[in-house]
Amino acid sequence: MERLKIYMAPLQGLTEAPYRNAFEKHFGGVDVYYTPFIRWEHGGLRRKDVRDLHPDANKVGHLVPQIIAASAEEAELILDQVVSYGYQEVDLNMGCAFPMLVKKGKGCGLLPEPERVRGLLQVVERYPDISFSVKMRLGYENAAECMELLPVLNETRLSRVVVHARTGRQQYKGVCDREAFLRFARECRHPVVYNGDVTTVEFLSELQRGMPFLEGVMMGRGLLAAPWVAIEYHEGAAWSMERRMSSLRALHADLLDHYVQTLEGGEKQLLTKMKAFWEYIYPEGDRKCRKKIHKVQKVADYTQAVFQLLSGY
Ligand SMILES: Cc1cc2nc3c(=O)[nH]c(=O)nc-3n(C[C@H](O)[C@H](O)[C@H](O)COP(=O)(O)O)c2cc1C
Repeated sequence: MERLKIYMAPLQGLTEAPYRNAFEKHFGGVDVYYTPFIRWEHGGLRRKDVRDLHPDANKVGHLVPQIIAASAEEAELILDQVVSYGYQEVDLNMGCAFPMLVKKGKGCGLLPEPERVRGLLQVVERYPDISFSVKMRLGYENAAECMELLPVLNETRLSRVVVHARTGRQQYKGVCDREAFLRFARECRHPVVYNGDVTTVEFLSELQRGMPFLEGVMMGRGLLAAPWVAIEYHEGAAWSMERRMSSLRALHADLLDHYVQTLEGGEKQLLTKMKAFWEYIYPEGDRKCRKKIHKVQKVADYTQAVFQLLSGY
Protein backbone atom coordinates (compact mmCIF):
# COMPACT_ATOMS: atom_id res chain seq x y z
CA MET A 1 0.00 0.00 0.00
CA GLU A 2 1.29 3.44 -0.91
CA ARG A 3 2.58 5.49 1.97
CA LEU A 4 0.73 8.65 2.98
CA LYS A 5 2.33 11.97 2.23
CA ILE A 6 3.29 13.81 5.38
CA TYR A 7 2.56 17.52 5.64
CA MET A 8 4.01 19.68 8.41
CA ALA A 9 1.20 21.80 9.88
CA PRO A 10 1.59 25.53 10.16
CA LEU A 11 2.01 26.55 13.81
CA GLN A 12 2.22 30.30 14.29
CA GLY A 13 5.27 31.26 16.39
CA LEU A 14 6.79 27.80 16.10
CA THR A 15 7.13 26.30 12.62
CA GLU A 16 8.70 29.34 10.99
CA ALA A 17 11.69 28.98 8.65
CA PRO A 18 14.34 28.36 11.37
CA TYR A 19 12.37 25.40 12.73
CA ARG A 20 11.46 24.01 9.29
CA ASN A 21 15.06 24.23 8.07
CA ALA A 22 16.48 22.61 11.19
CA PHE A 23 13.78 19.94 11.11
CA GLU A 24 14.53 18.96 7.51
CA LYS A 25 18.29 18.94 8.14
CA HIS A 26 18.20 16.75 11.24
CA PHE A 27 15.04 14.63 10.73
CA GLY A 28 13.12 14.97 7.45
CA GLY A 29 10.42 12.58 6.27
CA VAL A 30 8.06 15.50 5.65
CA ASP A 31 6.96 15.85 2.03
CA VAL A 32 5.44 19.33 2.23
CA TYR A 33 5.81 22.17 4.74
CA TYR A 34 3.17 24.90 5.23
CA THR A 35 4.07 28.37 6.53
CA PRO A 36 2.01 29.79 9.38
CA PHE A 37 -0.63 32.14 7.97
CA ILE A 38 0.43 35.42 6.39
CA ARG A 39 -2.02 38.27 6.92
CA TRP A 40 -2.70 41.80 5.73
CA GLU A 41 -2.37 44.16 8.68
CA HIS A 42 -2.26 47.98 8.86
CA GLY A 43 -1.94 48.32 5.10
CA GLY A 44 0.77 45.75 4.50
CA LEU A 45 2.34 42.42 5.34
CA ARG A 46 4.06 42.02 8.69
CA ARG A 47 7.85 42.30 8.39
CA LYS A 48 8.34 38.97 10.11
CA ASP A 49 5.99 37.24 7.65
CA VAL A 50 7.90 38.66 4.70
CA ARG A 51 11.20 37.45 6.21
CA ASP A 52 9.73 34.00 6.76
CA LEU A 53 8.53 33.83 3.18
CA HIS A 54 11.72 35.00 1.51
CA PRO A 55 13.30 32.20 -0.56
CA ASP A 56 16.73 32.99 0.97
CA ALA A 57 15.38 32.06 4.43
CA ASN A 58 13.97 28.72 3.30
CA LYS A 59 15.97 25.55 2.74
CA VAL A 60 13.23 22.91 2.67
CA GLY A 61 12.35 21.09 -0.54
CA HIS A 62 8.65 21.91 -0.80
CA LEU A 63 7.11 24.91 0.95
CA VAL A 64 3.54 26.14 0.64
CA PRO A 65 2.82 29.67 1.90
CA GLN A 66 -0.48 29.95 3.74
CA ILE A 67 -2.53 33.15 3.69
CA ILE A 68 -5.55 34.23 5.72
CA ALA A 69 -8.13 36.66 4.33
CA ALA A 70 -11.86 37.34 4.54
CA SER A 71 -12.37 38.12 0.85
CA ALA A 72 -10.83 37.62 -2.58
CA GLU A 73 -9.81 41.30 -2.60
CA GLU A 74 -7.91 40.99 0.68
CA ALA A 75 -6.35 37.72 -0.49
CA GLU A 76 -5.12 39.43 -3.66
CA LEU A 77 -3.25 42.05 -1.66
CA ILE A 78 -1.29 39.29 0.08
CA LEU A 79 -0.95 37.06 -2.96
CA ASP A 80 0.68 39.68 -5.14
CA GLN A 81 3.66 39.70 -2.79
CA VAL A 82 3.69 35.94 -2.23
CA VAL A 83 3.67 35.27 -5.95
CA SER A 84 6.44 37.81 -6.53
CA TYR A 85 8.77 35.44 -4.62
CA GLY A 86 8.14 32.73 -7.18
CA TYR A 87 5.77 30.48 -5.21
CA GLN A 88 3.40 28.51 -7.43
CA GLU A 89 1.26 27.02 -4.69
CA VAL A 90 -0.68 28.77 -1.92
CA ASP A 91 -2.93 27.59 0.91
CA LEU A 92 -6.06 29.45 1.97
CA ASN A 93 -6.67 29.33 5.72
CA MET A 94 -10.28 28.56 6.65
CA GLY A 95 -9.47 26.91 9.97
CA CYS A 96 -7.91 29.41 12.35
CA ALA A 97 -10.10 29.67 15.46
CA PHE A 98 -8.39 32.69 17.02
CA PRO A 99 -11.41 34.78 18.21
CA MET A 100 -10.09 38.13 16.90
CA LEU A 101 -9.78 36.72 13.39
CA VAL A 102 -13.01 34.70 13.56
CA LYS A 103 -14.84 37.92 14.47
CA LYS A 104 -13.48 39.51 11.31
CA GLY A 105 -14.89 36.64 9.25
CA LYS A 106 -11.50 35.01 8.71
CA GLY A 107 -10.28 31.47 9.32
CA CYS A 108 -13.08 29.22 10.56
CA GLY A 109 -15.28 32.33 10.92
CA LEU A 110 -15.99 31.79 7.21
CA LEU A 111 -17.22 28.23 7.51
CA PRO A 112 -20.88 28.87 8.47
CA GLU A 113 -21.29 31.09 5.38
CA PRO A 114 -20.96 29.29 2.05
CA GLU A 115 -21.52 32.52 0.09
CA ARG A 116 -18.58 34.21 1.82
CA VAL A 117 -16.44 31.12 1.15
CA ARG A 118 -17.49 31.32 -2.49
CA GLY A 119 -16.45 34.97 -2.49
CA LEU A 120 -12.98 34.21 -1.10
CA LEU A 121 -12.47 31.30 -3.48
CA GLN A 122 -13.01 33.59 -6.45
CA VAL A 123 -9.37 34.50 -5.96
CA VAL A 124 -8.46 31.10 -7.42
CA GLU A 125 -9.70 32.16 -10.85
CA ARG A 126 -7.72 35.38 -10.69
CA TYR A 127 -4.41 33.45 -10.45
CA PRO A 128 -4.67 30.74 -13.10
CA ASP A 129 -0.96 29.81 -12.78
CA ILE A 130 -1.10 29.25 -9.04
CA SER A 131 -2.38 26.06 -7.49
CA PHE A 132 -4.47 26.52 -4.36
CA SER A 133 -5.21 24.29 -1.40
CA VAL A 134 -7.58 24.93 1.50
CA LYS A 135 -6.96 24.13 5.16
CA MET A 136 -10.18 24.06 7.14
CA ARG A 137 -12.03 22.62 10.09
CA LEU A 138 -15.25 20.60 10.06
CA GLY A 139 -17.15 23.79 10.77
CA TYR A 140 -17.34 26.61 13.25
CA GLU A 141 -20.37 25.51 15.31
CA ASN A 142 -20.82 21.99 14.02
CA ALA A 143 -19.73 19.45 11.44
CA ALA A 144 -22.81 19.96 9.24
CA GLU A 145 -21.14 23.13 7.98
CA CYS A 146 -18.43 21.37 5.98
CA MET A 147 -21.11 19.34 4.17
CA GLU A 148 -22.87 22.58 3.20
CA LEU A 149 -19.59 23.83 1.77
CA LEU A 150 -19.02 20.82 -0.47
CA PRO A 151 -20.71 22.26 -3.60
CA VAL A 152 -18.56 25.40 -3.56
CA LEU A 153 -15.37 23.47 -2.73
CA ASN A 154 -16.07 20.87 -5.39
CA GLU A 155 -16.65 23.44 -8.10
CA THR A 156 -13.38 25.28 -7.33
CA ARG A 157 -9.99 24.33 -8.78
CA LEU A 158 -8.17 23.09 -5.66
CA SER A 159 -5.09 20.87 -5.38
CA ARG A 160 -6.10 19.51 -1.97
CA VAL A 161 -8.26 20.08 1.07
CA VAL A 162 -6.72 19.64 4.50
CA VAL A 163 -9.26 19.09 7.26
CA HIS A 164 -8.58 19.48 10.98
CA ALA A 165 -11.26 17.14 12.26
CA ARG A 166 -12.58 19.51 14.93
CA THR A 167 -14.95 22.48 14.93
CA GLY A 168 -13.83 26.03 15.66
CA ARG A 169 -15.78 25.97 18.93
CA GLN A 170 -13.64 23.04 20.08
CA GLN A 171 -10.44 25.03 19.51
CA TYR A 172 -7.87 22.28 20.26
CA LYS A 173 -9.88 20.44 22.90
CA GLY A 174 -12.04 17.36 22.83
CA VAL A 175 -11.72 14.49 20.41
CA CYS A 176 -11.39 14.69 16.65
CA ASP A 177 -14.53 13.58 14.83
CA ARG A 178 -13.30 10.93 12.40
CA GLU A 179 -16.83 9.96 11.33
CA ALA A 180 -17.64 13.52 10.27
CA PHE A 181 -14.28 13.72 8.50
CA LEU A 182 -15.09 10.53 6.59
CA ARG A 183 -18.52 11.78 5.53
CA PHE A 184 -16.88 14.91 4.15
CA ALA A 185 -13.96 13.11 2.51
CA ARG A 186 -16.26 10.68 0.69
CA GLU A 187 -18.06 13.56 -1.02
CA CYS A 188 -15.06 15.78 -1.63
CA ARG A 189 -13.75 15.68 -5.21
CA HIS A 190 -10.28 16.92 -4.29
CA PRO A 191 -7.43 15.00 -2.66
CA VAL A 192 -8.06 15.09 1.09
CA VAL A 193 -5.53 15.30 3.92
CA TYR A 194 -6.39 14.35 7.52
CA ASN A 195 -5.26 16.57 10.38
CA GLY A 196 -5.66 16.39 14.13
CA ASP A 197 -3.83 14.66 17.00
CA VAL A 198 -1.67 12.36 14.87
CA THR A 199 1.32 11.63 17.06
CA THR A 200 2.71 8.17 16.26
CA VAL A 201 3.84 5.89 13.42
CA GLU A 202 1.17 3.42 14.55
CA PHE A 203 -1.58 6.00 14.09
CA LEU A 204 -0.21 6.90 10.63
CA SER A 205 -0.29 3.23 9.63
CA GLU A 206 -3.82 2.87 11.01
CA LEU A 207 -4.99 5.87 8.94
CA GLN A 208 -3.24 4.45 5.86
CA ARG A 209 -5.10 1.16 6.26
CA GLY A 210 -8.44 2.60 7.41
CA MET A 211 -8.68 5.48 4.92
CA PRO A 212 -6.86 4.29 1.78
CA PHE A 213 -8.28 7.22 -0.23
CA LEU A 214 -6.31 9.76 1.84
CA GLU A 215 -3.65 11.75 0.06
CA GLY A 216 -1.80 12.37 3.27
CA VAL A 217 -1.74 13.41 6.88
CA MET A 218 -0.82 16.79 8.29
CA MET A 219 1.00 16.75 11.62
CA GLY A 220 1.60 19.72 13.89
CA ARG A 221 2.03 19.26 17.61
CA GLY A 222 2.79 15.57 17.18
CA LEU A 223 5.89 16.34 15.11
CA LEU A 224 7.08 18.96 17.55
CA ALA A 225 6.72 16.41 20.34
CA ALA A 226 8.36 13.56 18.43
CA PRO A 227 10.13 14.89 15.31
CA TRP A 228 11.32 11.40 14.36
CA VAL A 229 7.79 10.12 13.60
CA ALA A 230 7.66 11.20 9.93
CA ILE A 231 11.06 9.80 8.97
CA GLU A 232 10.50 6.56 10.89
CA TYR A 233 7.18 6.14 9.07
CA HIS A 234 8.89 6.66 5.71
CA GLU A 235 11.84 4.40 6.52
CA GLY A 236 9.57 1.74 8.02
CA ALA A 237 11.86 1.29 11.04
CA ALA A 238 12.28 3.00 14.40
CA TRP A 239 15.42 5.00 15.16
CA SER A 240 17.34 4.22 18.32
CA MET A 241 16.64 6.50 21.28
CA GLU A 242 20.24 7.69 21.02
CA ARG A 243 19.77 8.78 17.40
CA ARG A 244 16.45 10.45 18.14
CA MET A 245 17.93 12.45 21.00
CA SER A 246 21.15 13.42 19.26
CA SER A 247 19.13 14.69 16.28
CA LEU A 248 16.80 16.59 18.60
CA ARG A 249 19.81 18.15 20.35
CA ALA A 250 21.17 19.19 16.94
CA LEU A 251 17.80 20.61 15.84
CA HIS A 252 17.54 22.55 19.09
CA ALA A 253 21.12 23.83 18.76
CA ASP A 254 20.41 25.18 15.26
CA LEU A 255 17.20 26.88 16.47
CA LEU A 256 18.89 28.45 19.47
CA ASP A 257 21.80 29.57 17.34
CA HIS A 258 19.45 31.20 14.85
CA TYR A 259 17.52 33.11 17.49
CA VAL A 260 20.70 34.13 19.35
CA GLN A 261 21.88 35.72 16.13
CA THR A 262 18.63 37.35 15.06
CA LEU A 263 16.65 38.40 18.16
CA GLU A 264 17.66 41.78 19.50
CA GLY A 265 15.63 41.89 22.72
CA GLY A 266 18.24 40.33 25.01
CA GLU A 267 18.14 37.23 27.16
CA LYS A 268 14.49 37.60 28.18
CA GLN A 269 13.19 37.68 24.61
CA LEU A 270 15.42 34.78 23.61
CA LEU A 271 14.22 32.64 26.52
CA THR A 272 10.56 33.47 25.88
CA LYS A 273 10.97 32.42 22.25
CA MET A 274 12.76 29.17 23.08
CA LYS A 275 10.50 28.22 25.99
CA ALA A 276 7.47 28.35 23.67
CA PHE A 277 8.82 25.28 21.86
CA TRP A 278 8.96 23.40 25.16
CA GLU A 279 5.18 23.58 25.49
CA TYR A 280 5.31 20.79 22.91
CA ILE A 281 8.78 19.22 22.49
CA TYR A 282 9.38 15.76 23.98
CA PRO A 283 6.58 15.65 26.59
CA GLU A 284 7.78 12.24 27.85
CA GLY A 285 11.01 13.85 29.06
CA ASP A 286 11.82 13.98 32.76
CA ARG A 287 9.22 16.22 34.48
CA LYS A 288 11.69 17.95 36.77
CA CYS A 289 13.94 18.84 33.85
CA ARG A 290 11.01 20.17 31.82
CA LYS A 291 9.91 22.34 34.76
CA LYS A 292 13.43 23.67 35.10
CA ILE A 293 13.50 24.67 31.42
CA HIS A 294 10.38 26.80 31.96
CA LYS A 295 11.72 28.36 35.17
CA VAL A 296 15.27 29.39 34.26
CA GLN A 297 16.06 33.08 33.70
CA LYS A 298 19.55 32.78 32.23
CA VAL A 299 20.50 31.36 28.85
CA ALA A 300 23.38 29.40 30.39
CA ASP A 301 20.95 27.68 32.81
CA TYR A 302 18.53 27.09 29.95
CA THR A 303 21.08 25.31 27.75
CA GLN A 304 22.18 23.21 30.69
CA ALA A 305 18.58 22.20 31.51
CA VAL A 306 17.92 21.30 27.86
CA PHE A 307 21.11 19.25 27.66
CA GLN A 308 20.14 17.42 30.85
CA LEU A 309 16.66 16.65 29.50
CA LEU A 310 17.83 15.42 26.11
CA SER A 311 20.68 13.35 27.51
CA GLY A 312 18.88 11.66 30.37
CA TYR A 313 16.65 9.23 28.50
C1 LIG B 1 0.27 27.34 18.46
C2 LIG B 1 -0.52 26.97 17.23
C3 LIG B 1 -0.45 27.77 16.10
C4 LIG B 1 -1.19 27.44 14.94
N1 LIG B 1 -1.06 28.23 13.81
C5 LIG B 1 -1.74 27.87 12.68
C6 LIG B 1 -1.61 28.62 11.46
O1 LIG B 1 -0.87 29.61 11.37
N2 LIG B 1 -2.33 28.20 10.38
C7 LIG B 1 -3.16 27.10 10.43
O2 LIG B 1 -3.78 26.74 9.43
N3 LIG B 1 -3.28 26.37 11.56
C8 LIG B 1 -2.59 26.73 12.67
N4 LIG B 1 -2.70 25.95 13.78
C9 LIG B 1 -3.47 24.68 13.70
C10 LIG B 1 -2.53 23.53 13.29
O3 LIG B 1 -1.99 23.74 12.00
C11 LIG B 1 -3.27 22.18 13.30
O4 LIG B 1 -4.37 22.25 12.43
C12 LIG B 1 -3.75 21.80 14.69
O5 LIG B 1 -2.73 22.00 15.66
C13 LIG B 1 -4.20 20.33 14.73
O6 LIG B 1 -3.17 19.48 14.31
P1 LIG B 1 -2.18 18.70 15.32
O7 LIG B 1 -3.05 17.98 16.31
O8 LIG B 1 -1.38 17.79 14.46
O9 LIG B 1 -1.35 19.76 16.01
C14 LIG B 1 -2.01 26.28 14.94
C15 LIG B 1 -2.07 25.49 16.09
C16 LIG B 1 -1.36 25.81 17.22
C17 LIG B 1 -1.43 24.91 18.43
